[in-house]
Amino acid sequence: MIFVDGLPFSTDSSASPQGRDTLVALLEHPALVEASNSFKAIPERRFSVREESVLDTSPRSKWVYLFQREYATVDPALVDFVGTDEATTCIGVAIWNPRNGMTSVAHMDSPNIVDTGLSQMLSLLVDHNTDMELDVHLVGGFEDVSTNVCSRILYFVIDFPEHGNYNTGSESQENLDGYSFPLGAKIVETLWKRPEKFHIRTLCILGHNTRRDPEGNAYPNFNGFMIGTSTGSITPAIFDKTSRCPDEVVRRIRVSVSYEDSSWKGKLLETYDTQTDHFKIAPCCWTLQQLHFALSLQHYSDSEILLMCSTSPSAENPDFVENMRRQWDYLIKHPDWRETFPMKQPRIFERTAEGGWRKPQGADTSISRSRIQSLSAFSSSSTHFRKPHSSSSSFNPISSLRFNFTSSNSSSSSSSSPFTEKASIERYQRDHWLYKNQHSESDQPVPTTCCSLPPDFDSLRENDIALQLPELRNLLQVLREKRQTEGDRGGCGPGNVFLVGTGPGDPELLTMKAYRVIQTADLLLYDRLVSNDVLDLVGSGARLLYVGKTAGYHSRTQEEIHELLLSFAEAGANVVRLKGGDPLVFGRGGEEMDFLRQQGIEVNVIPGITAASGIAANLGIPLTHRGVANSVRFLTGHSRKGGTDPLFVAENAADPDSTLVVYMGLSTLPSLAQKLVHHGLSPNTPAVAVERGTTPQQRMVFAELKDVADEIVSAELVSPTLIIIGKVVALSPLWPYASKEVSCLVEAL
Ligand SMILES: O=C(O)CCc1c2[nH]c(c1CC(=O)O)Cc1[nH]c(c(CC(=O)O)c1CCC(=O)O)Cc1[nH]c(c(CC(=O)O)c1CCC(=O)O)Cc1[nH]c(c(CCC(=O)O)c1CC(=O)O)C2
Ligand SMILES: C[S@@+](CC[C@H](N)C(=O)[O-])C[C@H]1O[C@@H](n2cnc3c(N)ncnc32)[C@H](O)[C@@H]1O
Repeated sequence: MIFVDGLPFSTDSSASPQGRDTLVALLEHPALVEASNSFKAIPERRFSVREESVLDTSPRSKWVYLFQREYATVDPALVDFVGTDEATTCIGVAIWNPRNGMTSVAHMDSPNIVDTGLSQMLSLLVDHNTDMELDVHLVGGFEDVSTNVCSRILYFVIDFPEHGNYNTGSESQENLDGYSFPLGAKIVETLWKRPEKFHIRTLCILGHNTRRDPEGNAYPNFNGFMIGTSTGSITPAIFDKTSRCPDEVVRRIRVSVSYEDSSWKGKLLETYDTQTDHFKIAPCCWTLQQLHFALSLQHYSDSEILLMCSTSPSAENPDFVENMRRQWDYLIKHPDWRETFPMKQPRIFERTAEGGWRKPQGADTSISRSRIQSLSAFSSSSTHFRKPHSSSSSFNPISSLRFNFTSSNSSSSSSSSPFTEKASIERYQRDHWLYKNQHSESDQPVPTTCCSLPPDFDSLRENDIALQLPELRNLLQVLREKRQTEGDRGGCGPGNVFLVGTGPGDPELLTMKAYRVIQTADLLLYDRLVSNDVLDLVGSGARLLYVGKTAGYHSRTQEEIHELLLSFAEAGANVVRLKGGDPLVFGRGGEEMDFLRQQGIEVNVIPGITAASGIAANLGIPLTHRGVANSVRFLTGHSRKGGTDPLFVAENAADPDSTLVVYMGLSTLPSLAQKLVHHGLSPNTPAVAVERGTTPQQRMVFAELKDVADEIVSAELVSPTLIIIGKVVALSPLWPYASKEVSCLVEAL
């Protein structure tokens, strides 16, 4: 329900008017015209933490600043005012509860987020009392129709050839209206339909917030405001870098990437915790596509960036381009979002007495120095061992000990990965051929931020594939044409496929055969667990295509990998399929071999050192040892969908004279360990979990079987991790405690 000037508002058009009619009528309402004029007469306040500290002798005010798409509901006991700016085509919405001063502000940038966004704002404001009267202010969203040239760029929709043509979509109704009008209409329509009583106090949008130069170009009068929580009054405002509350660059990036993250669909971004007055920036993920944009857009001039990335280039703040560049720099330096949001946790900041923000004490999730031992003297590819100093020579129940081969004491999830992870700078640079022609049809990159409405991809996987498809088609075409010409001259058969194991990471563990094939290939399809160091050996003319998998995210399905291998082999290419470890150990190598042979393609398999062998050698663990372990068993922690539960094998595997090596076992280890103990394996059986084995980033945790799952969690080991369970583990010179039982066995031999 909408109220203006103390009275319920209605339009003449119908009992239930459309948002557009309501908005037009509201804009003409004399009380709101007057309110807009009064708002415009207030001098704009510039916010800066520096200014505050120098000029203000009164107690320091506390505020919350919001970026595009963010919202916050604040308690007047904790916060004096809330504000936003940079709302050119966006609209800043403030709702104030006069009974208790609770205030919510959002920076809305699309009609799609209005419905849920208003519910988010009201959830902490109205206390289930829908009869409540609330003050509403809308500021921003100038008459932007004159910016249609830029709108055309923004509405550029990538439609890959199989779905139709590249389409600029510029003639849509939204474009004719600009951005602000449909957004404003949606906001008033939603307010109208909701049961609460909304008193519109300020409506400084569209014509009321627009001035024109003699040529008729439109500019906003204001793009920011702040609302005081004690009075509910608003003031035009502009905020500088020092005053935008914590984590500016990450929050700006989050806005851009949220468009492609389905978890944010229809919602405002969670930013602030009302109860604790902490900034609590909910996590987001960025993809190779964002990195790609950053790397390509950074080379454009400032004026090109302004044109391409803004919906209203003539209306932006002077630091618009600088802000874009700061985001791109950050993405290029931190291509993996997990460094910014370890364990996908929010970033939390608390206020300091000086008006700044800091991470709460004790919030650092990295492991404390005392609990991780750094063994920098120990080279990852070496087989030279040093016995760690033992605190006691007598037999002790084993607790646990972790080793970190890197010099840093932080968890490896925040250090760069040695593998070809889904979105790494190494991967991007390597696969650049795939992405460089992405915009060849228009030569215009897709803008990603600031009031923009970028293309809406259904999932990261589709996103990745969409980026790859055009170039893959081109390459296939080139190969086919080449083959046709050669065929005309006497003909040649299909190409070969080499199924190559690259070992667990250390490039020195490659076989000579693998090394030779890698250096001479035309096209290489590589998995995630192929290390960057191995890929550095690939010949400069070769094309690389990532087809990796991680738990829950398969960049290509197995069937797609089969089809790719087949298509390129049929086109005459020598295709190399690179896999981590050995291709025939939990590598689906057998399936790929089978499929290709059935299609008449020859497959050469080049074995690799499997993770168990590479890692055991590195740690000095004999996988079998006379009198200690007379067999070794490789287990998977996961079975394929619909397969038998791998943990059923625990009954047979609980053999004290056998060594168990668990692949893909991180998430299911707690259950496996319990089952092994249940079936008779001693809870004190030595075990080790090794993350990123044989690479410079290797870390490991030694513990007894009963403790190893907990130790893995507190060390924050990430995939890939290999787990070795069995008495042989205690034979490692790195085993932290002398175990009499094992020593006796070895001596007796
Ligand atoms: O059917 C499925 O793939 C889903 C079940 C599933 C598996 N692992 C999983 C999951 C959960 C998930 O991916 O979300 C879970 C999974 N998939 C993967 C890993 C490895 C990791 O992230 O460290 C993990 C384990 C994560 C953890 O340690 O908890 C990735 C994976 N699975 C697999 C491969 C090898 C490949 O596909 O070429 C690869 C690596 C590919 C690469 O380097 O990019 C294959 C795989 N997935 C699986 C198995 C066991 C099959 C069996 O014996 O029944 C096997 C081995 C095989 O088929 O020969 C099953
Ligand atoms: C799908 S399997 C692939 C195994 C591979 N074909 C081999 O022979 O080593 C993936 C699992 O291998 C193990 N793994 C592979 N490389 C590893 C490494 N460098 N460090 C630790 N574990 C590794 C992990 O258990 C990971 O979850």
